Amino acid sequence: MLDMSERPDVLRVEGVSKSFHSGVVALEGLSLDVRGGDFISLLGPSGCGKSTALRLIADLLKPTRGRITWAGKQAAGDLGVVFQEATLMPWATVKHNVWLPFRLRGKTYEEVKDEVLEALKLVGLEKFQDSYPRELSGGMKMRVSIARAMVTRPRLILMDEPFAALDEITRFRLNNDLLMLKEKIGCTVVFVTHSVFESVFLSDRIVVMAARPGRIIQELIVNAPYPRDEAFRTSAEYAAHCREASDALHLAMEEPA
Ligand SMILES: Nc1ncnc2c1ncn2[C@@H]1O[C@H](COP(=O)(O)OP(=O)(O)OP(=O)(O)O)[C@@H](O)[C@H]1O
Repeated sequence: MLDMSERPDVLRVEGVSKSFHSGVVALEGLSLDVRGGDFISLLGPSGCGKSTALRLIADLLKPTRGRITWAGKQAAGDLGVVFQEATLMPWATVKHNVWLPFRLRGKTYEEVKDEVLEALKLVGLEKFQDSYPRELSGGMKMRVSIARAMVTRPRLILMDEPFAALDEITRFRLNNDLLMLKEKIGCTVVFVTHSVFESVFLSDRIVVMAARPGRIIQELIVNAPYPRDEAFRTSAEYAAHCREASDALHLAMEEPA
């Protein structure tokens, strides 16, 4: 595995705090370097500011203090976002949903058809390109949402508990497929989850957060090589990392308010 210090920076979060008008301090002093090829999970109890951190990185919120800087010049399409809900347009076909990020940049469907179909192929849905979201299962809708987030080949993909609403088997399958996709397109991911198991399976870095105020309390490295598969999921190494992450999460939940 590549030494993390050798990977190029994608984004730097420096001393970021976020308070809301309600007086809630959602995040305090968050610092994080995201490097090319990272799969980082933000793991923590409810209310520790995981979603707020993603929304700040996505520039949907402004920090109260601190700053977030992209390495190099940021271009349209550098960022892809996947939310817990697939948030598809119900009136549009699968392929037209995936076209959306290009459409917002003024590209016609014909201009980017190849990229759209390639993205659908990567998530295994090329046969459903003319279907409507209502015709798809929850897992398939999430695949469309992932295809839409990666169709522009962004430098960074943010995922906010994308599989939390899915049944366990579908979730495992999508975890496997997400790692396969990452290997194929070499993307960088920041992923929010409550699940120790999911964070260990997917990530090479797990950032454990505590609440009130939201902050990082520990960073764990999962140095198992990719690709990871069912053999990894049942290995002693996986179990040991899960124990370590679970201990860190318990500590996060015991931190005094
Ligand atoms: N727009 C807002 N206005 C006021 N308070 C907010 C807002 N958004 C989030 N908060 C508060 O900030 C804190 C962090 O919320 P956030 O949603 O980031 O946590 P989280 O770790 O993602 O939680 P969960 O795992 O439950 O989704 C919470 O106390 C929440 O109530």
